[in-house]
Parts: sequence; structure tokens; C-alpha cells
Amino acid sequence: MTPSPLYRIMDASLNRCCEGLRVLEDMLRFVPEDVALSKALKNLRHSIRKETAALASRAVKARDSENDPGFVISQNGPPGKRSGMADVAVANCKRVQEALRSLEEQAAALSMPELCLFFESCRFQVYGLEKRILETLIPEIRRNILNTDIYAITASEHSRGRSNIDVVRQMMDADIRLVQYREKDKSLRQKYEECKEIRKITKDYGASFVVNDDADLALMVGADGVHIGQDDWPVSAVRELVGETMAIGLSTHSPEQAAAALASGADYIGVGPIFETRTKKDVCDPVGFTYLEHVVKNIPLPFVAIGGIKVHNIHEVAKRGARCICLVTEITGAEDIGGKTKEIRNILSKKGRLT
Ligand SMILES: Cc1ncc(COP(=O)(O)OP(=O)(O)O)c(N)n1
Ligand SMILES: Cc1ncsc1CCOP(=O)(O)O
Ligand SMILES: [Mg+2]
Repeated sequence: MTPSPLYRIMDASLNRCCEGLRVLEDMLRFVPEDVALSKALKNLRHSIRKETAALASRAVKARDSENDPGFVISQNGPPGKRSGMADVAVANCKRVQEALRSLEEQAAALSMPELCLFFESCRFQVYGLEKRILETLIPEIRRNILNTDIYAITASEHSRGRSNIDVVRQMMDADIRLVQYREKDKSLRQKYEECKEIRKITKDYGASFVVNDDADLALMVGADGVHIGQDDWPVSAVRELVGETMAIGLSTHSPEQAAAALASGADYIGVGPIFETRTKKDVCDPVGFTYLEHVVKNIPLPFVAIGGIKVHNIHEVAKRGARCICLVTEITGAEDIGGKTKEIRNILSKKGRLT
């Protein structure tokens, strides 16, 4: 009996889907050497091959490559120009998503409800993976590291005797997605060893890692960003050193500094200190809400509010428009970092209802 032509579509779609996944897997493995992401793509490809083994052996019988009208179409010109790595990644994510959608529809038409659901869940996995792939490959997206609610910073002298490594592990378990390493009194060697370890941990969790002050250290450990202050090297010099893919954050305390930061090419600004803080020794006076509101209204750059922010006052900061908020000792000094993070997120999720 001749198999339904729907099997021919499924045969082509399965191949298209797995080929697209393989292209992405190799890119992630050999270009940014992102083992975790490459492995996630490989696992998805294997699970598709496994779940469709029976279907694939039926579908291959319907194959008739020589008489595929699509082959004639592709002979009429190049398969679409690719302007670079990011383009190849986007095209292959789309190709996998489209192939999965087609598989889903054919499975529905052939009354295969379980396979239909399986393809749908794979498609949703690819949407999530696509976001991570693009963040990894495209410099502008990669440098946008403030797309998260909490910005945590290490402070070993305010960590209840726990090491920075221990504290960062707890932050990762609490699903904090962005951590800065800030240590003022440790040797370069100590800072290097700690940053190497923290880079490894944050990478395993898919979180971003920023090094305070030392652009050279940030480069050595493969950090995602470096944070500098007003008296540090200028942004342009740091950009020359760190290249296009590393984010540069710059502390600002006034409208003039924010405007200069925008012109300088900084990827984000620190806005603060909002309140009084004892965590930073050479700190300036609190800038209060006036400066925060100025940035919200006038500065088209991602920003993080910082300085003296605690559970009891965070809603005041969030309700004025801060999306990413830095709490240093409120987190490092918490006995239960996971519990404290939940408490903070609970307040942030209710901010619209708090006056
Ligand atoms: C997110 C963030 N904002 C501000 C600072 C402060 O940086 P800086 O003014 O250079 O002061 P030190 O932290 O180096 O004492 C920061 N580190 N992070
Ligand atoms: C590094 C830094 N820059 C401005 S305030 C500050 C420290 C903020 O710490 P805390 O959140 O404990 O007040
Ligand atoms: Mg600094």
C-alpha cells in the first residue's frame, strides 16, 4: 500500500528539524564553546530521534528525493544569504521551529495525539533555547545583562563568615541571574582564584557574571561584564581592551554623568546610592529619588538602582520605575539567601499594589 503523502512531509520535516539542531549544536560547541547549551541541543535532537524511531521508519518509505519539487526550487538560486553567525543561528532556529510545527500538524492529521503533543513541547523548548542562543551569539544582546530583577554583589566581610563561593552558590540556587564580584581588600591572586571559580559556577547555572573595577581580570576569567566608576579608566579605553561582547557598566550619580555615560558607549549605568549605605567606604551622599526619576524619564540606557536598598524600602525604588535592583548586604548578610530572595521577589511582584 502506498503510504499517505503526509508521511513524505514528516520524513522531510524530521530531517530538517534534526539537521537544524545539529547546525546549532556545532555552532554553540565550537564558537563560544558553550557546553551546557550545546548539550541541551544535542539532548533534544536525541530525544526527537528516539521518540520518532517507529514513525521515521514508516516515513522514509514515502521518501522520493529525486522527484521533490522543492529540490528544483533550491537549484534556482542560493538557499538564502547569511550575513554572519547570528544570522545562521536565527535561520536554523526558525527552520527547527517550522519543521516541528509541520510535524505537529501532520501528526494531528494522522491521528497521532501523543506525537502531536511531543512535537509541540519540543517546539516550546526551542523557543526557550533560541533566546539563550541569541544571547550567547549576538554582542548587543549579550551585553544587555540587566534583563533581570536582582543584581547581586559579593561582599565577603558582610557574609556571616561564609566564603564568596559559598554565597554565590546560594545565590544561584535562589535563581539570581546576575552577580558582580566586588572585593576591595584581597590580593590580585585571591581575586583571580575566586573569580575563576565564580565564573564556572555562574556559567553552569546560565547566569551572568560581572567583575568590579578590574577589566583585565574580567577578561582573564571570561566574565560577561566589567563595572567601572567615575574615577576609573574611561569607557572608551575599557571598550578597546575588552572588545565588543563584554558589557561595560558605569556608576553615575547625577544627570550630567548619566548623559555622559550615554555618549560614552556604556552598556548600562549604576544609579545611586539611592539611600545611605555603609557597604562602600568612599561613597558619596545619597542621590535620592530625584536622580532615579530623572534616569527613568530621560536616559535610554538600562540601569540598576543601588545603595542602601533593603526589603523595607525596595518597593519605593521599584514603584519609581527601577526594573533591575541591586541589594548587596541585604542578600550577602542574609542567613537564608534563598528565603530572602523569595521575600524580595514577593515584594517586587506586588509593587503595583503598594503605595
Ligand atoms: C552595579 C554597581 N553600581 C555601582 C557600583 C559602584 O562602583 P564604583 O563607583 O566604581 O565604586 P566601587 O564599587 O568600585 O567601590 C558598583 N560596584 N556596581
Ligand atoms: C557598591 C556600591 N556603590 C554604590 S552604593 C554601593 C554599595 C551598596 O551596598 P548595600 O546594598 O549593602 O547598601
Ligand atoms: Mg569601582
